[in-house]
Amino acid sequence: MVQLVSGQTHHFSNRQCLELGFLAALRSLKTHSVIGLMITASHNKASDNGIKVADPSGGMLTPDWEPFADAIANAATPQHLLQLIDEFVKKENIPFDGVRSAEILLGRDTRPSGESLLEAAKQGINSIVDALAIDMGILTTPQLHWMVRARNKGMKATEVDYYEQLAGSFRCLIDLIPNGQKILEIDDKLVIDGANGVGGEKIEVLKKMLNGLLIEVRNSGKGGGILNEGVGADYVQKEKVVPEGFGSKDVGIRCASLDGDADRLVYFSVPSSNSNIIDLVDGDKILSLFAVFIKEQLSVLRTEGDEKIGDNYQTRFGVIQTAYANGASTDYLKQLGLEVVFTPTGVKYLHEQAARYDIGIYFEANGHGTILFSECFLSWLESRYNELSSKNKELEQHKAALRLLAVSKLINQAVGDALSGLLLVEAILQHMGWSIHNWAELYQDLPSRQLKVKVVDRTAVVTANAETMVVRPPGIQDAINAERIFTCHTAKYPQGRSFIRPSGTEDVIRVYAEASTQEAADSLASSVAKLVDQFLGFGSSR
Ligand SMILES: CC(=O)N[C@H]1[C@@H](OP(=O)(O)O)O[C@H](CO)[C@@H](O)[C@@H]1O
Ligand SMILES: [Mg+2]
Repeated sequence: MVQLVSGQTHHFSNRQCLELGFLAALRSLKTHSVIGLMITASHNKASDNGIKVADPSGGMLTPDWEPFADAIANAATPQHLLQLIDEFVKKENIPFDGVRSAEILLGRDTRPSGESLLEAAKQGINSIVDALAIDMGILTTPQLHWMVRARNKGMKATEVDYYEQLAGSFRCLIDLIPNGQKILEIDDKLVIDGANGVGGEKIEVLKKMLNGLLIEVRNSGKGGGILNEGVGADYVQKEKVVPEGFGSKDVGIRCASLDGDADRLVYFSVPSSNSNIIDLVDGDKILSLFAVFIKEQLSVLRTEGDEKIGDNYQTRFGVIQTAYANGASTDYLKQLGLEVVFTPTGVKYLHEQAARYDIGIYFEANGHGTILFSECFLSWLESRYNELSSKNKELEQHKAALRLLAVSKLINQAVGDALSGLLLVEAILQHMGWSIHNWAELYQDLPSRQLKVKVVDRTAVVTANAETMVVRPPGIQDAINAERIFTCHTAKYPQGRSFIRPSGTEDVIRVYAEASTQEAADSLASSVAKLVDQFLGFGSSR
């Protein structure tokens, strides 16, 4: 099956790209908007490839069109393909009136296969209607999504516009720092692992437009390193060890890793020169940092200054996580008084949920996430800001409103974006006067372990409650509970939590466990993995 939306297909053919070119052109005609096609396989091997479709909002392709995408990408013959397209055009009432033409922005990451796949997609676009395929060249995935959104909003939408918006709003946040607070570390340098992908070279461009940030990029892809091999956000988050190019020289320094198409971001520090183990600052902690900062600005905005200004807007503020979020992060966010909602794994679910709030922050533990602001809240904020500007620009409320407006421009409103996320992290650390260690100490992660189990048929596992429990096959959830909770009436794994789910991107069942010690988390994970094997493995009889 082809999974377009999450871009996880690992071996995409030119023919499939051509077909997705058709799809993008049809989607553009149907929505009367610009659509994006991004050739990338994200954090996967350099030899893999895939394609992501950006809808008019800059978000991912609407789920309604996924079955059509799957069907055409798997069409057996050209006749079958034409028949599928013909039926779909009729069903969706797609206009071929000659009045409007389709417009598709194309981008690709640095993979060797990207150029020919992009050409194939172009052919697909050009052959279906009088359509315009615009090749934007090598981009990060979030840059392409940002451009699609900006184009459809009638805003400036070139790559330079993207950098200018990020650099401008970053500068605004830095200029608003109270009493010029600075990070308390001896060395202010940030070292970035570019995963030997597109992110490194783009950061080099962005870096030139920034003041007050000392950045060194490693694994930029120029030094002959292989994309995502022993480097990048996925490797660092899963293995919790230093990536290639990092080591004892970096002890105590603030480091960050991007993934191969720069839509994931994690931070880390190297605690000791004697070991390659890192202190990981993952997506949950990025979410927590953003939440603390935004909560602070919202509460300043609500306090009354000398003068009572503006109406009282009830801001709906929520944070969205998945079952993979560390339990300690969820406890911390709840203690802050925030509304925490869980969705199944996959950013499309998190994004959809976050869009229900005035300010919705979502992050997967792996570092993919962003902050969404509702149009309604932003227009209230603009008018509040204008009102405060006309009274007294020195009021703290005025600054808080300006900070929130700057965040909404800095952070990518289309999809998770490592570059914009990184600038927001840096601005907030400077605002707080925090080092990476202060940030890491917001809460202590519970030790965790992830395992994969090969089974006969992973679709046999059906989950509920945002994947926290298994409803099929019968009996397995009871077995997991029995393992997790009690042995002879004593808690076997203090703070133990474990769940299983079928991966959407690999042919495995994933097992997650956390507990108060690493030994307990490891032991719980391996016991649950054994249960998975008993119930669903190749020797299973159930
Ligand atoms: C445990 C984990 O990291 N799962 C990842 C992975 O999905 P799986 O369905 O678990 O294979 O890839 C997805 C797409 O990148 C990402 O959204 C998700 O968080
Ligand atoms: Mg990615």
